[in-house]
Amino acid sequence: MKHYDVICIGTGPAGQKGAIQAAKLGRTVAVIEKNPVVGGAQVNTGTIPSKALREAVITLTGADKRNMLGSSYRPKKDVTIADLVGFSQQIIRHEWELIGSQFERNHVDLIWGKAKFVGPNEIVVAGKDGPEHYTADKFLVSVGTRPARPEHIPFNEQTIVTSDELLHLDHIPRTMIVVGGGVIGSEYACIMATLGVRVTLVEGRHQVLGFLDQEIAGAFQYFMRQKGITLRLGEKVESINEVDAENAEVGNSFGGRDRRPDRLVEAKLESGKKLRAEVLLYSVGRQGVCGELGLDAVGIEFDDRERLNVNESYQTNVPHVYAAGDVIGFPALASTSMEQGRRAICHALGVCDVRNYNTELFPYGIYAVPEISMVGKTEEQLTDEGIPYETGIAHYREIARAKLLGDELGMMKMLIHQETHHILGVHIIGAEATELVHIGQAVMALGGTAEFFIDNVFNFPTLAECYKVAAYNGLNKLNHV
Ligand SMILES: Cc1cc2nc3c(=O)[nH]c(=O)nc-3n(C[C@H](O)[C@H](O)[C@H](O)COP(=O)(O)OP(=O)(O)OC[C@H]3O[C@@H](n4cnc5c(N)ncnc54)[C@H](O)[C@@H]3O)c2cc1C
Ligand SMILES: NC(=O)c1ccc[n+]([C@@H]2O[C@H](COP(=O)([O-])OP(=O)(O)OC[C@H]3O[C@@H](n4cnc5c(N)ncnc54)[C@H](O)[C@@H]3O)[C@@H](O)[C@H]2O)c1
Repeated sequence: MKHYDVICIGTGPAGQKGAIQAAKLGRTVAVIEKNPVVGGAQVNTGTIPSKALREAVITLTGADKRNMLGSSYRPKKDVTIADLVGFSQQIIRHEWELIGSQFERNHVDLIWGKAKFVGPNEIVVAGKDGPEHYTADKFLVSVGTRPARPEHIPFNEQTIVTSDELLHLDHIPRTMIVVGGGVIGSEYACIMATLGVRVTLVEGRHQVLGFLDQEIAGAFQYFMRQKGITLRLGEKVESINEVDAENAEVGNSFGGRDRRPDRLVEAKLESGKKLRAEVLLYSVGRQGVCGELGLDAVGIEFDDRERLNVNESYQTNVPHVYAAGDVIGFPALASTSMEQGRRAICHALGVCDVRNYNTELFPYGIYAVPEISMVGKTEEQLTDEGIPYETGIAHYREIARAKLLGDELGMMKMLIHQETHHILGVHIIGAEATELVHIGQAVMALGGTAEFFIDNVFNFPTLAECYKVAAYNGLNKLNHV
């Protein structure tokens, strides 16, 4: 039976970075993967495929250039599912190769098969050549999550799907219902609407992306409606079924002729409304997979959503077994998962000088159309906490670079402490928001004030100019000028 210093279970971002970190510290390390490919949700079903689809849709439809080139601008007339899949597959293959070569270069053993604990320091891996046993001193459980699939929803992989199967549709539907206005539902609703699909989004709360600053969320909902998305807010889906539809030839949004499918999906809402569409995306959260890991053999408990509790060093209640990534819950992002995996392994291997990081400065990046990003507090949080602030606003229409990029609707809002002028939050909706936010994050992490943006020269023309404009705007308000 082979023994390792460290075994990481799962090759998503948490497992990848944990394994490489262990190897960099000179330890023997294996990483186990049950799927036939590496990368987890990050590469195969989540982050990368959805972002690749977004880029392909925006590029092929010319959606980002219409402000400059006219509303009829369309670089490719008939965008097909093959165009979109081809683009995504190219990026995904590149990621597989990259991760594989990183493991190889760092002498990380990649073992294929489903891992299960059979003892505190022993796992069995069910691979294609039968079960193999391995032991290790330390374990990192980085098995991720899967989409929630309640029993009463008749998922069929074709018309009633989760985000995993959406990527395998064999055609672009004309109509789509999205259940859940969280990050997944909002991103895909925007991507599909940009493609010309008529989307209805149903969200149980009265706002999509409830964690956003209200002003940004309001602007986002306005943009979604402008895109033709019907928002059914404060509405819950009661049941979902396939129903017969009348056959008919109908025009599609690209000027071609399509045959309407024989069956449609019908979602009944608690309010009595009935919605019908060709495809329904069910995106109301994700669910852990710990039930399959044999954790009772180690004495580790998991919660009712099959997620693990860990301490601030990512240790479970059994100290030599660590957990990181989506399996430990919030914030469940690729960005945070990779850093958690690395930190868990540093602690496991006694590298205790990894400095604490500021969880309050995690940025959020929503790759909707338009992009949204935030770091720090929202106006609502600051008000609740009694922290006095002023807002500094920059509208993209005042920024030369935004004009060059064809985005005149975006905005940045900077929240500035009324007395100290420290930056308390940055909220952006518009082109490159997910990149731009990191300037604000850096200034906040280093304790900077709004004056930083006034006192330093930025490249011109850049979107970074938003920071200057927002700082002037906020400080002028504070100085009554
Ligand atoms: C549609 C979508 C879009 C997203 N977009 C973003 C984004 O833009 N930005 C962002 O930061 N995050 C995004 N996320 C979230 C991100 O994908 C996850 O947070 C991240 O992948 C979690 O990493 P992980 O390592 O914890 O798990 P995962 O990536 O889920 O990987 C877990 C791996 O463990 C393997 N595994 C499970 N059980 C076993 C077992 N018993 N034996 C062996 N292997 C096992 C799985 O096969 C899988 O490969 C998105 C998610 C989705 C679904
Ligand atoms: N850009 C990114 O960072 C990114 C992108 C996609 C996904 N993710 C991650 O993936 C995870 C899962 O995302 P998600 O969007 O599936 O989950 P979520 O929990 O973020 O959102 C689910 C939404 O569905 C709503 N809902 C629940 N039941 C409902 C019902 N019956 N009818 C109508 N609405 C209902 C909830 O109110 C909630 O707003 C998140 O943790 C997120 O961090 C991140």
